[in-house]
Amino acid sequence: EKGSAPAIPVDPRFDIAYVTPVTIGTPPQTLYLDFDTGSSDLWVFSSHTLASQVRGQMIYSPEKSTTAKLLAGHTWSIRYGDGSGSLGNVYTDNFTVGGVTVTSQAVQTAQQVSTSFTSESDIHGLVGLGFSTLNTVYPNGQLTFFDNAKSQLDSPVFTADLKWKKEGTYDFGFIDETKYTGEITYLPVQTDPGYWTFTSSGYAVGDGSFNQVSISGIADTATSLTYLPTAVVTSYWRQVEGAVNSQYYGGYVFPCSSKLPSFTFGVGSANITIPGSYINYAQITEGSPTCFGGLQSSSGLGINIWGDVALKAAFVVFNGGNPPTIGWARK
Ligand SMILES: O=C([C@@H]1CCCNC1)N1CCCCC1
Repeated sequence: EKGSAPAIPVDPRFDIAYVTPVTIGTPPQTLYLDFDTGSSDLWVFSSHTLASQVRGQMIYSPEKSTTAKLLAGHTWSIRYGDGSGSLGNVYTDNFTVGGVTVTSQAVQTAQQVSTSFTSESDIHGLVGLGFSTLNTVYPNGQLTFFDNAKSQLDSPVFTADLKWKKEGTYDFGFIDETKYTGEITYLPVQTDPGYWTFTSSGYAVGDGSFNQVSISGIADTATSLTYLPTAVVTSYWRQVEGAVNSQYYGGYVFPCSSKLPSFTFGVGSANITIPGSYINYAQITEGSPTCFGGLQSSSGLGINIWGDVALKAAFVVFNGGNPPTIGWARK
């Protein structure tokens, strides 16, 4: 089997996140979910979510699905690195993405969600595509959609072709050669503790020389920006007149009129170039002449994160084979 589904930017002004339509249950209920390679819970807004915490999201109602089964005695609770979170109970039901169906997928129904989820009406939940070891369901951890689907896929892979301010795709079970140029460079993945962790071979700012330095980090499709070591990030923003690291705004801001340099990162002996335009993330407030950078320091996180600002510059293969690897290609 193989499948393909759109990755739709949540906001046409800036790529804060991408959502993908899925159907759950019988008859099928459609929700738009944020596919997240940085976590491993599949959770949805539901008929169980506190009414005060639902604001326009589509919901999954297990009581309206003839194939839904409560996973008795199981609960979940997740806290994301940005402080957001959700919790609830668990059903199994049919779950379909781009024509690939997993029967009896663990669908975690939210009873509570934090304010940042309530305020994002276009995101109806998350589909964790990290390693199942990260799943928070208690007392028995559940498998991700990808882990459940893997055996029925033509090839045990999924790919991300995210785009700048445009609709991209997630493909399951195959590699679409029309989506990239040149070769795919595969790197080893450290699967402990459960992220798609790989090591980049270095970086260059604009047309500058390449700095060979190992940068270990995770590929996270549900993190908007890219967070790298302070030394890397300061060398980038040093090239932008008027850029400052603002305590007030919590990161590098710069004059929106700036022409930003590109940022190139190494993947083995190859490399990926992020156009400067992708690093001009957004105005700090509507109409402001000050913009927020898409490349920020990871020093507060304790981990480097290659988020959407980097991923959308590449075609990325998440290979769930044995051993797992991650593939990068220019496009
Ligand atoms: O919570 C997250 C991210 C948040 C954004 C969505 N993806 C998961 N983690 C990844 C980085 C390390 C800490 C955990």
